[in-house]
Amino acid sequence: MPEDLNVIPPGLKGNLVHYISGGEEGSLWKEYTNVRYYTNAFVVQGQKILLGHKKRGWGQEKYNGFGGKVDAGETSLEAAKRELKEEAGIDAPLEHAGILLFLTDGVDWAFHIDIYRADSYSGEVQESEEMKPEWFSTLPEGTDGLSSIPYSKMWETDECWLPLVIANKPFVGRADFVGDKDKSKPYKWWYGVLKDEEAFDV
Ligand SMILES: CNc1ncnc2c1ncn2[C@@H]1O[C@H](COP(=O)(O)OP(=O)(O)OP(=O)(O)O)[C@@H](O)[C@H]1O
Repeated sequence: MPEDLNVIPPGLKGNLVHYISGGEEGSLWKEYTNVRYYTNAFVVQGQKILLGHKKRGWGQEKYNGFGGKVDAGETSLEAAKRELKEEAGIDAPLEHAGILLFLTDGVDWAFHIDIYRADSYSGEVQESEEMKPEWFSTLPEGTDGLSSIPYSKMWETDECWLPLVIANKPFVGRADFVGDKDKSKPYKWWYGVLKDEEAFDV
């Protein structure tokens, strides 16, 4: 059956090549009125990826990229570079890799998360108050003594889009969660690969 490329969820736009979706049949996307902007940055070097183990706050105990809120007066790219420096101690030539829209119970806004990646960095990777950085292998079986990406300790559905970041394929996606805070679970998700970076337009 041909894919229906008009099914892009509310809040996203793009020049789709294909998509994957899942969740409870018949469930609806959450309504939202406000959007808050966040960043999330990944350094990928050969077959290694740098993740951080979050020590406090939202997503505590999960592994993730480095990022946080975009402050007033800064661009999303500036915020991404600032957060990478604050949380992992490094500078990197970050490039926009995708957009994740994330909705959850208990807040009345949508998280718009600009995802960034870089193939190189400068400085020394350092633990911060917020994150403990750790290298993982991008291969399922691990490499050079490194474990594979710990998807079971990350936000559910990250495994739908992190491989796209690693493969340098531009994407947009949305995941709607239900339940309280760190116990929340995704009930509906959708991730689409785009033809080109120009297509980002939310
Ligand atoms: C499916 N859901 C999700 N999947 C993957 N990543 C997610 C996410 N939902 C939030 N994130 C990331 O979690 C960080 C929170 O940032 P958070 O620590 O609250 O921000 P910030 O550092 O500005 O906070 P404080 O300085 O402590 O106030 C930020 O990188 C954001 O992109």
